[in-house]
Amino acid sequence: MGIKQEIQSEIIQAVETVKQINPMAGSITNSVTINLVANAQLAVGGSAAMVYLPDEAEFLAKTGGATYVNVGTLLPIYEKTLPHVAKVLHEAGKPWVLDPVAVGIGSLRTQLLKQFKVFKPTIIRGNASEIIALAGLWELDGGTDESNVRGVDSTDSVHAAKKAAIALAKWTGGAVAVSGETDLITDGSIIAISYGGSYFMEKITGAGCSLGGVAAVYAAAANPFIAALTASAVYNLAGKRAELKVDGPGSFQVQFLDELYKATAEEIANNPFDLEEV
Ligand SMILES: Nc1ncnc2c1ncn2[C@@H]1O[C@H](COP(=O)(O)OP(=O)(O)OP(=O)(O)O)[C@@H](O)[C@H]1O
Ligand SMILES: Cc1ncsc1CCO
Ligand SMILES: [Mg+2]
Repeated sequence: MGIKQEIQSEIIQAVETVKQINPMAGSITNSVTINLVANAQLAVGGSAAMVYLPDEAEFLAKTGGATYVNVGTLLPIYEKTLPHVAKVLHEAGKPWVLDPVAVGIGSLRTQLLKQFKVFKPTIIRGNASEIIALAGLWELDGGTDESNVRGVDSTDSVHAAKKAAIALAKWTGGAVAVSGETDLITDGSIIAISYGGSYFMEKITGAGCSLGGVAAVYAAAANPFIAALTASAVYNLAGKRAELKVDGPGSFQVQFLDELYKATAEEIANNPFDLEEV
């Protein structure tokens, strides 16, 4: 079997395992997109639970299959919850996904994202500007201090974040997923470029956040690279299919959840992707 076929069979296994075991992937996430994150996790076969408090996050981290951490809308309690849960996850060897939303804005966000470096998130998922800025904050290759982050949306191309993504993956020993018109997923030694999706994904909020939540669901059942690639593949497939059936962002979000739910393991594995050695 070639490397591509091997990866496709691991994607099939990840999708089927999730549907069988219904893994809990708890989230500490932002208040804008929290509902879409939970619904997307359920649509692919996972379980969702959203919490804010340190002891509740610790409980989910220890008992769940994986955890999703998103710094989108910080509140004072996150100063306690987030470093605590990251440490618990790291020490327990449990998979977790970090979404460094709007890295560079505000002192608490910067301080928290700096602290995560030593806790090595299993998957880092962000848009290109966020991945470049996080590599900068962690003083890794491909990062920059003069970040182009202006808010939650990307101003950089996915290709421009390649070096930063590789450096972050090498540092964590996990995977990094950069989202955009095409998605780049790497474990630091191999790169996958996943195709599909829809321009409507930029017209709803939370396509990226929910992609991170779904990556956490798959991380409960597969290695970080396969989990991140499977999540991108199902998003690209469902986005492409939903776009054909709708005429605006509101109906797109609804149809997108239906397509996430309907996609089969084989269809997800067959969604187009290319591979490159680093
Ligand atoms: N122009 C596009 N064409 C096709 N797919 C897209 C496009 N833009 C984004 N996507 C897809 O949308 C999903 C989310 O990526 P995006 O880069 O928009 O995340 P994000 O900026 O972090 O989103 P958010 O912060 O709103 O959650 C990914 O699956 C990505 O492939
Ligand atoms: C719009 C927005 N603002 C803070 S978090 C968030 C969701 C997309 O990242
Ligand atoms: Mg985002």
